[in-house]
Amino acid sequence: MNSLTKDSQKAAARVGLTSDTIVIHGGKPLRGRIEVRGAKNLVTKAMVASLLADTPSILKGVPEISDVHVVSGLLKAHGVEITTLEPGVLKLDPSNVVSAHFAEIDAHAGSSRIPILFCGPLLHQLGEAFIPDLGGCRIGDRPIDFHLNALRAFGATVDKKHEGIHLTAPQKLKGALIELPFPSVGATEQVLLTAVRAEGTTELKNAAIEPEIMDLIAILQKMGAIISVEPNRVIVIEGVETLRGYQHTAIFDRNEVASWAAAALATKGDITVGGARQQEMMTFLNVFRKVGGEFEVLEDGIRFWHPGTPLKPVMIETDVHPGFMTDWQQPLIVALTQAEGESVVHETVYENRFGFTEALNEMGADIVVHQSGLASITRRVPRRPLEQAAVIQGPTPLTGASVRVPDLRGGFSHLIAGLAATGTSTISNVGIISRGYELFIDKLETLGADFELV
Ligand SMILES: CC(=O)N[C@H]1[C@@H](OP(=O)(O)OP(=O)(O)OC[C@H]2O[C@@H](n3ccc(=O)[nH]c3=O)[C@H](O)[C@@H]2O)O[C@H](CO)[C@@H](O)[C@@H]1O
Ligand SMILES: C=C(OP(=O)(O)O)C(=O)O
Repeated sequence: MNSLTKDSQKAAARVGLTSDTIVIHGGKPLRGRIEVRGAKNLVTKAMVASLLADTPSILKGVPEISDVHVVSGLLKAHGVEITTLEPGVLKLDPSNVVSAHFAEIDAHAGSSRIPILFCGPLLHQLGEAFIPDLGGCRIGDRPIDFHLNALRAFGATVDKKHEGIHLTAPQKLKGALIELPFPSVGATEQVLLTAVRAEGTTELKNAAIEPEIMDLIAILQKMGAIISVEPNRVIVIEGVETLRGYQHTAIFDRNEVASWAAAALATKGDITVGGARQQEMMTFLNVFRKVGGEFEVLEDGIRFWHPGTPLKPVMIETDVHPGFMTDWQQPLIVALTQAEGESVVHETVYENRFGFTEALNEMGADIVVHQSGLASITRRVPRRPLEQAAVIQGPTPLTGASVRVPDLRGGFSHLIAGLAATGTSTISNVGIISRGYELFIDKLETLGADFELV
């Protein structure tokens, strides 16, 4: 709990958020237009990719979020020179990459999971890497066995120490045949960032194919890598000796778009999200429509609104892409508390991702979490041993309460619940939300929310 508070405060400070508690006077629809920029789940990895090159990279669309500050700190600790050319445009120069002191790496690692992705690039550049304890949202065990097994397959030695993990590559890393037990996003990125400069060919089976991964592959190709994405989750990478810097505009943040869309629905509002694109949001848009939300795809964004007619219950199964993303269920569940009937959300990616629903129940929701999942005859995603299910009965009026943000997406759902509820809500630990939502306080203001920071 304490470490979350510390992380939250650090995260808030990194993006200039001066308060860790927000008081919301709810019951007012959110209306207006906001913009999203590059995805947290791509930008941070693109920054790490710059380490693989021998010339500078230029990354555009970089959002003001604390995870970007964490990765900047880590890159700088390794000698990468980072310059902000204009707001949202970073130049990353890896000409003088050095080993960093473990204490310095540990101090920078903060609440992000990205340090693990430094392994491949550092092994190529320096022959060794230190990885501190990983942060990220506490939504289950979040092991790193797939990452370490993949690195071993490339020929790295992995030495687990009390303070973290020490990796070395006594010989040049070699291409490998790797099959992931689950299409993990992070482990797929680990393999990509390592294989591109390994000697020979790597074949990765059961790879994740999220749009952010495709964007990372596009960046690596710009750098000189040879990567083919084949059918059935197979990715083949032919290693090359050297890579050069890239120029790239990051893919938009799908998770942020889905969150504001859910906010429009839950508050009976009307929000246009500039920068959102249809192609990468199709699965979400289908569910949004089934719940009864309206949307219109514009030239430069997507408009989401509540049409004024009752919302409908749905069954959702979270899944890897192209399924319904696990990071989308939390904000949408707030809207489902207002649907007429019983909704079921099966969480199949992480084993502990419904903790945030306790606060919603305190606000008047009727959500029952089944920790071992629920049988259903209409399932599409094969049942996983770690899954849980949430059953949401609606509609239930929400009333203001004092709640504490547990994690990034759960935190955003608390904000939305406070905005949809009648009365006043006090939401603490909001700094953690700045890990993934750029300028969310300013955006709430733009959308006409009634709140103050304490
Ligand atoms: C920074 C970032 O991009 N975070 C995203 C990334 O997280 P992240 O990359 O951490 O998520 P993964 O796809 O790796 O995790 C999926 C599942 O695989 C398991 N697993 C993963 C690695 C491993 O070594 N061993 C193992 O068992 C995890 O515990 C989890 O149950 O993808 C998730 C799934 O889309 C998203 O929710 C996160 O927002
Ligand atoms: C789980 C998430 O992120 P991370 O992997 O950075 O903790 C998320 O973005 O919801």
